Amino acid sequence: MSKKLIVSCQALEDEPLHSSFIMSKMALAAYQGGASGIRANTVADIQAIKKEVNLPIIGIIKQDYNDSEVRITPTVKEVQDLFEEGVDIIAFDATARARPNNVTFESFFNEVKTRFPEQKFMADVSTVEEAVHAEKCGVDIVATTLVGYTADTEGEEPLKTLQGVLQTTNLPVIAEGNMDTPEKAKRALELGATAVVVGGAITRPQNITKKFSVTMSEVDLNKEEN
Ligand SMILES: CC(=O)N[C@H](C=O)[C@@H](O)[C@H](O)[C@H](O)COP(=O)(O)O
Repeated sequence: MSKKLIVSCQALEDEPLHSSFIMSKMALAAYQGGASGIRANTVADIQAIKKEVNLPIIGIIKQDYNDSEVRITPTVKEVQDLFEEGVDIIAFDATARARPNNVTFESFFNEVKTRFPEQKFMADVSTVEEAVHAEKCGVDIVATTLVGYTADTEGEEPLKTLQGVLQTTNLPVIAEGNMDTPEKAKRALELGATAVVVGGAITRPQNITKKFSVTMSEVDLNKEEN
């Protein structure tokens, strides 16, 4: 079993599995399958997961604000809530995008670090430059979580960015975001990632089903063409 597999157990309000109970069972299934850490969203899900498994937790709170595209732990308020609940690592968006109230990542993180000096923090980035900046600001871990998930990085290859991040920072680097096959996860470790976070490919059955249905529909299309 790999000690480096972390499974992200998340289902937002508009997803079929939205439920803290279901996420706790997802975490249990991940544990039984060999995961050694869980990434989870919201205090309610984290509390339910803690009752089910005894694994380190990377906690986030996804919160939408009208004036910003940043939604993974965007403000000090969400950090405070996660800190009070208690998680091993708090992760947040560390992209160059402006946070709510036009706050920069740097000023957000300065406040966070001052208020919670003992807490470990993980920066979810979308580019090599953002990883370098996050390291300078003093985060503990960087992760490629947002590669391909921002307007500026759409279609970009996560393993390529991972390589760039590994070459330019001295921090532990977690490969996260579209690590959707065991082979990609293995490759990430071979390149030097400290751990790999897998989300939708394990815990979003609607995405898994779609992969089958899209690939299988190619047979129908081929028949129509012949
Ligand atoms: C972009 C964003 O909101 N990412 C979220 C971050 O917590 C989760 O929805 C992802 O599932 C997680 O990062 C794992 O990534 P993937 O599901 O691609 O394996």
